[in-house]
Amino acid sequence: MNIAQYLDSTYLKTPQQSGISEEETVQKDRELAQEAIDHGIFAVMIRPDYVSEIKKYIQERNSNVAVGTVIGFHEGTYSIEEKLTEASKAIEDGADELDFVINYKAYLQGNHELVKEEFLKCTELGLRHHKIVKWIIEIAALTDTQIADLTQKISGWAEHHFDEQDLPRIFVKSSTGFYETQGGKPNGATFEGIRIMLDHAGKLPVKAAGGVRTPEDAEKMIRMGVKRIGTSSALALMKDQSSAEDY
Ligand SMILES: O=C[C@H](O)COP(=O)(O)O
Repeated sequence: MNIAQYLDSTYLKTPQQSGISEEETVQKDRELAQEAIDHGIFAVMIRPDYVSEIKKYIQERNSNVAVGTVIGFHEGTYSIEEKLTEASKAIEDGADELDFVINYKAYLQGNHELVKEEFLKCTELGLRHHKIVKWIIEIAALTDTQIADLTQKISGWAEHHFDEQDLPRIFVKSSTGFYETQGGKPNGATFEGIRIMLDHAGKLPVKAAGGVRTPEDAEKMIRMGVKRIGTSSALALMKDQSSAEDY
């Protein structure tokens, strides 16, 4: 199985979170991009501040590795206007894919109208610019029932408001990888959570992100039906994948 083609190779820590400088962060992103070019990885997923630099790096090497970035990261509580502004800047800078953190706190408070409005406005912006749009629902913050409900709501809004041909460009994504859980509970993509998302996403593709650590787990996720995997350990997921062409 060619796992590389499913991967968003991710580096999303701020310089403050990693304890390194801006320039060192850009350098890490360049290395991530080079690794993606060298190994046929589908996309790199980086913070918005570095999109223009990394897009340029990839273009100069005549590669078609996609550049994705995160919007409203990582708590999702930015206002709709802030998300639209951040996304517009990322589009101007050359981002191919926009991974929005949905306002899951508003969802949990029952403010579903706000969540619907941000979904519709931000998705419309992305589709209008021919981008891939993904919605992170942060499954570690939700019960199984809420994962099912929010996934189904997103799928319903998408099917009702956007063209059928655009639906494959609107993903539902599990996790930021940054949510703080208690008692060792996983904060990323679990098989159970992904199963629920797949069962409720309708025509929308699902991206598993966070905590996918082995080639076996990645392969299992793909066989379950996920269309993309977000990982900060891309090379580890491709271990023993040297015969990738045989997929
Ligand atoms: O895709 C998003 C995540 O930040 C990746 O999480 P990870 O570090 O657990 O692989």
